[in-house]
Amino acid sequence: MSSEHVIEVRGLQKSYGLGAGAVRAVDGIDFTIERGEVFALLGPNGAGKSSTVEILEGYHDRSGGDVTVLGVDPQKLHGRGLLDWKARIGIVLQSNTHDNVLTVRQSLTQFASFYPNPREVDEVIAAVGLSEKADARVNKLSGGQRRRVDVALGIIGRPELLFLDEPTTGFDPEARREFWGLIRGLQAEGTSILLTTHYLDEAAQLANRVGIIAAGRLVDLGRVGEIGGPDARVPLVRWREPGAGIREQRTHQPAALVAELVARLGAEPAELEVIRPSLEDVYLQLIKKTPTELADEREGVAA
Ligand SMILES: Nc1ncnc2c1ncn2[C@@H]1O[C@H](COP(=O)(O)OP(=O)(O)OP(=O)(O)O)[C@@H](O)[C@H]1O
Repeated sequence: MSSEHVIEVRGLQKSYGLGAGAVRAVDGIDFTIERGEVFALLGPNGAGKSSTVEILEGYHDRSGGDVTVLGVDPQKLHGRGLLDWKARIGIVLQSNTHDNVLTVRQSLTQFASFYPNPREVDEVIAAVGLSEKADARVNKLSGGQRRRVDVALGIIGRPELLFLDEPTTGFDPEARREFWGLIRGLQAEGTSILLTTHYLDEAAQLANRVGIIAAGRLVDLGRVGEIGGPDARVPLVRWREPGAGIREQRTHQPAALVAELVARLGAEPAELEVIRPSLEDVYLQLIKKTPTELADEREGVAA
């Protein structure tokens, strides 16, 4: 087992229920996460992301395969060993209930007391952009502000390994960008991060590598710029052809095609675009979904 891997997953399986009605949520997936890496686990609703992550967090037992997290199998931990291991990880769950009557500062101070080497409470409050709300009760905050409290609680213990399950759901665009800055700062300090998100731009911004799962199986795994293989990334040139409407052509040499168009048309091609497929485009090809279906999925998650 390599000490450079904070997470190792081999042949992981998770089924819910028994017999004919059993749901095979995770069906034999393999991946590793290196120390200091941000790894994004992507996939449509019901793909098995949360089931996988919750096994790694020690919340569920698996049905098959091998798992180590910070060098140990979470399923085999108990007592002092379990507490020591938990103190080294930070968790931001998909939905935390916030009938919390404490203030933001009180919640974080209480949480900080559970860890041997916590971060400074006011620094964390500032890092998640809640300084003005530090003395407000958590149950009086907006949805997006409460999500920031979740993130603050996840990082207060100075975790070596941070699990972020759809962390920016409900964030406004500016807050999402601030959050990305926070995550980059944590990575620069050496924190390893497992992120799940339905925002493909977020994964592209933050992750070193991504794993895409669908129906409990790994569809692809690799660096953000390489996922889907070279054929998935062929640029598309689009322009308006006089008398023929919108035309488009995929080519590895977009500059040459544009030069040819300019020469042929004798002018700047109207509405010219050179589009490089984004991680979202590649993801959609891999899991064969339309952008509308993906947008519906995001709304469902945000609801
Ligand atoms: N406690 C449970 N009991 C029965 N089935 C479950 C349970 N939890 C999850 N499942 C099923 O397992 C499959 C995978 O669910 P999971 O929550 O892991 O997906 P996900 O990729 O995290 O989805 P989402 O993007 O919607 O959060 C789904 O078919 C789901 O219905």
